[in-house]
Amino acid sequence: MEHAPKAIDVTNDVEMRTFNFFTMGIDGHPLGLHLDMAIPTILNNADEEQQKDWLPKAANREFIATYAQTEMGHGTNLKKLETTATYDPKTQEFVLNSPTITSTKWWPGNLGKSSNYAVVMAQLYTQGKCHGAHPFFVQLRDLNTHKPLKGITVGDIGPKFGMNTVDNGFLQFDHVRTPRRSMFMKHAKVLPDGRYVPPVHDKLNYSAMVFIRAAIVSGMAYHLLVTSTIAVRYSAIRRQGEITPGAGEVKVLDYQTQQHRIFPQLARGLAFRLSGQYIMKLYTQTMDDIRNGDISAVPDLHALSCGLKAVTTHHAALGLEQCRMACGGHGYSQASGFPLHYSVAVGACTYEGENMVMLLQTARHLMKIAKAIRAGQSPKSNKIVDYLFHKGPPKCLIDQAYDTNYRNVLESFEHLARRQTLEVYDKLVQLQQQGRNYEQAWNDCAVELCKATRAHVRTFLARTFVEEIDKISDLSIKSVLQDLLQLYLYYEVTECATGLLEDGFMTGQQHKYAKKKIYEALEKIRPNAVSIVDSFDFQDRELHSVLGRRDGNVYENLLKWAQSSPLNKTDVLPFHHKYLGKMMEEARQRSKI
Ligand SMILES: CCCCCCCCCCCCCCCCCCCCCCCC(=O)SCCNC(=O)CCNC(=O)[C@H](O)C(C)(C)COP(=O)(O)OP(=O)(O)OC[C@H]1O[C@@H](n2cnc3c(N)ncnc32)[C@H](O)[C@@H]1OP(=O)(O)O
Ligand SMILES: Cc1cc2nc3c(=O)[nH]c(=O)nc-3n(C[C@H](O)[C@H](O)[C@H](O)COP(=O)(O)OP(=O)(O)OC[C@H]3O[C@@H](n4cnc5c(N)ncnc54)[C@H](O)[C@@H]3O)c2cc1C
Repeated sequence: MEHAPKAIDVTNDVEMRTFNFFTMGIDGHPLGLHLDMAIPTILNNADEEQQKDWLPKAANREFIATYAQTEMGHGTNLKKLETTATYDPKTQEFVLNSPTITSTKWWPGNLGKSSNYAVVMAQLYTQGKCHGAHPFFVQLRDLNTHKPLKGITVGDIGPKFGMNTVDNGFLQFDHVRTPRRSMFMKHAKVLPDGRYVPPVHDKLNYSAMVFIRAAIVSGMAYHLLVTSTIAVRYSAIRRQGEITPGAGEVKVLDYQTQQHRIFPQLARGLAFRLSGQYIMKLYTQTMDDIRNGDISAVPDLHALSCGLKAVTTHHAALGLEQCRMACGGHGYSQASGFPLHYSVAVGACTYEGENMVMLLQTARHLMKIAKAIRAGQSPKSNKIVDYLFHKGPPKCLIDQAYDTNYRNVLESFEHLARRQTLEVYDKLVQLQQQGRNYEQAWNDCAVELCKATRAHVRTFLARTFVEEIDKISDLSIKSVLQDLLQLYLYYEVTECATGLLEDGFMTGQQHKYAKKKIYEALEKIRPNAVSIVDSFDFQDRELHSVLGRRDGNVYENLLKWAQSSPLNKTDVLPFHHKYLGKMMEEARQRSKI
């Protein structure tokens, strides 16, 4: 195939623009989905002619588009989306329709009031046959009046757990006609006479989701590093209690429990950023390969992006909560910034593929590998999964005198992932031999399948962290980052200790050794903690936090922040005399009787 024109390389640009998504308007802005999903969809699913027409206008913001896939009744199971796009060869148009209440598009960001276009995922019907969900580029509102077009009902879905500056919306189509060429035609096509031309891979239309899943990994790094910055800075000024009686109150950051709560989030933030860069490169490379007709990396990209998305969002949600709790009462104030950061970050556990479903997608990939291993096949030189084919050491070696580049720790993670993967595969086979069908057996193994994915993703995150730190040449930076790497690795050992101890691979003594290495790392990180978070150079405006101010003037600014509350505009609020004052007066009168 002739070398396809290289699309505008917007990945870095888009990654940084999505970064702005987090920094400019932390809980989102009207162009969020336009930048993060509509443009990637045009880039990867529009044919050349469509790109020539849509991409410059999209990049120039001549319209705002969202990505309208999820419906009130279905978000995960795309096969059951109900919105239909039925081809009419007489007029060479598709007729978009929302046949049921549950087919109402529901959740798309910026759909409610901002967008005037949408990428709409609909079940494609032509010549009486359904060909599954396909993307269509549909105008929703008049470009001048911004009023919904004929047959379109659209609005905001109302207040949410967070991200309330994003107008997530609902959308219904009442037999809305759209030109044939509004169907994205890079992969699948419908010819003027209605004939359907299938894509080379039936999931290429899902590439925008893959992009966001890949981007979310760095997004979670961002959230963890932001909230660790707030927690470290506040803990470095907050004095509470004494360690040595009479020696004066200490900075709470000097408590080992405080370090054990915050520093692992810092370490995970770095680990996620490094893997986030890896997966984004893999995404970009895979999209380029697809443009050149090579779809071989699509399954690997899907499996890794699903697993990383599920694991990093879950750990980020837990980590942000740890940072909040580490800041006591002021951590519970909106002034801390934690409610805002947390409510935005945890949405990612759900959107772009609910985490359980994503873990199971990666598990599908792992089961294929397990089958190949059990069939005696050799690895296919794929660095992400080859370790599963290898036989590692029979026993854990993490407490050996020298562990060059943490090889022994990595082999422990590999051992657990290998054992978990093969054991659940064997159980799947056994259940089917006992008469269960594949789907039932799969469901009966689902929890263990998710554990296999988590163990596999942990191995990937750890190996990437080790490899990237090893590349650093500046020894002063390297030594600080190695302290965080040490903390990360041994913290992860303790996090998966059950699995390592379960088969006797690791001993209780080695578990104690891992804990010792954690406490050692905490001590080494403590003196550099503030400099580490300062080095991220987050602006106060993006931290949205009085506690995390770079100047450390928390208390004065906390009072100023409180005094600026509308409630404090007057000393006595109208409601007092109307309700409380009246109530107390009446009570006093009654007590005189
Ligand atoms: C120092 C300081 C630095 C700080 C860091 C700096 C950071 C800088 C960058 C920051 C960037 C941050 C940006 C973050 C982004 C934020 C944007 C947020 C905006 C909100 C967006 C939310 C939008 C949405 O939610 S869109 C809707 C999302 N919906 C979903 O995800 C639906 C989930 N369901 C599915 O995907 C499918 O239904 C699935 C996969 C569950 C099942 O697929 P299917 O229905 O086809 O059935 P199966 O039979 O299971 O699959 C068949 C087969 O296909 C394979 N497959 C499935 N999907 C894919 C795919 N996408 N690609 C490839 N292959 C796929 C699957 O593996 C099966 O294959 P088998 O071989 O049969 O196993
Ligand atoms: C903040 C936010 C922004 C969003 N933005 C967009 C957007 O811009 N565009 C868009 O199209 N959508 C968007 N969504 C929708 C989002 O993609 C869906 O909510 C998500 O895909 C989950 O689908 P669902 O809500 O229907 O949950 P369901 O799929 O109904 O899942 C509900 C529960 O059932 C479990 N479950 C479902 N299926 C399985 C299974 N096969 N195996 C095991 N467990 C299962 C899930 O794990 C989950 O716990 C957004 C959602 C949020 C929260």
